Amino acid sequence: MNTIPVYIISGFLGSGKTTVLINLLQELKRQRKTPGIILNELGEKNVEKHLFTDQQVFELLNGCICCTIQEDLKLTLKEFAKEAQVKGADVLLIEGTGVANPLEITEALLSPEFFHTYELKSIISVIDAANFLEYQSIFSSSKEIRTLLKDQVAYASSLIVNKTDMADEKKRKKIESKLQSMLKNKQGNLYFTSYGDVAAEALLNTAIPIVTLGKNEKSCGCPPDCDGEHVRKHSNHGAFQAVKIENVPSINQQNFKKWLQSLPSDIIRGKGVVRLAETGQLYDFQYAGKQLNMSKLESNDEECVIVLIGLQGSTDSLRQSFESAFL
Ligand SMILES: Nc1nc2c(ncn2[C@@H]2O[C@H](COP(=O)(O)OP(=O)(O)OP(=O)(O)O)[C@@H](O)[C@H]2O)c(=O)[nH]1
Repeated sequence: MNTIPVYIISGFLGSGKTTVLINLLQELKRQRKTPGIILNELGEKNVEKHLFTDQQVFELLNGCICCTIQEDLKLTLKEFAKEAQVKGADVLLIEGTGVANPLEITEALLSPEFFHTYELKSIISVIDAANFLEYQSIFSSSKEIRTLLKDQVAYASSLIVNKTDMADEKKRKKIESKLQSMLKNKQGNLYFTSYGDVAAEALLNTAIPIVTLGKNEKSCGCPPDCDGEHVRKHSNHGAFQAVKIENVPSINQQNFKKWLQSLPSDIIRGKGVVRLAETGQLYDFQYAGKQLNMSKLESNDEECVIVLIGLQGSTDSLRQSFESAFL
């Protein structure tokens, strides 16, 4: 059996990973490929399923690939390999949560049991140009999050600096020099984009070697006998939490926007499905970098649900705040 090429799409919360993923899918379809996707969400429900209607989607919910559900990722990879034989899927895209460390996804893929099944082609990391520098200072006191932000850049084979429509020339230059100093793979490509509009063909075809580790090293840089526990303990995001609000009543768009923008600044991301009181219709909403985007859904029978992602602790009062604003 031929190995299945795998692309990992990494990047912080709301940077544009799904947007890039959708562009890649279009290109793969144009190339008459049959892609499969593994989507990982922090919450217990994937509120973006409607974005992928005709793909084989495997979901990993309620945790981040790189720690709590690493074993589940391995099971999913096995399942995907079986399905791929039946349905002919010939490429796999893995989108981690915004707080996933790409190194640890890589580690699962490179484990001996998958050596003959998968071929890791590339780690594509997406950077949010509008907020990247701000996140460095918002999270400057958290070593875990600084490490996460650094690793998402450092191990990329392609780096997409997205949301350039929201960053002026001066900011872009600043980001570029910061990124150059962080990149371990100096041959990696750097793209500046808006809405992930990068030449997907180049992204898929450019055979950039991913940063390879020494033969006797684990991805954490330790000798082979390391069990990686210290990475799981401190490399990421115990600090992040997803809060789900269910049974959301019909909502007025302006009030909803005001409420989202009034939330503490460490609530980095919101997404879900709401019904607007103005039209009675269902909308997908995406809240990232203090911006709210809504798009009408075809279907009219999705469950209305809001998922908010932010630092632990700051999320405790969210339901209460929601209730006093809308119930
Ligand atoms: N202004 C602007 N908005 C963008 C751009 N790219 C994506 N967005 C919007 O930003 C929001 C988040 O984009 P996603 O692609 O869902 O981001 P993500 O990285 O998958 O987010 P997570 O689910 O948190 O991991 C959506 O509303 C997008 O439409 C861009 O280049 N410019």
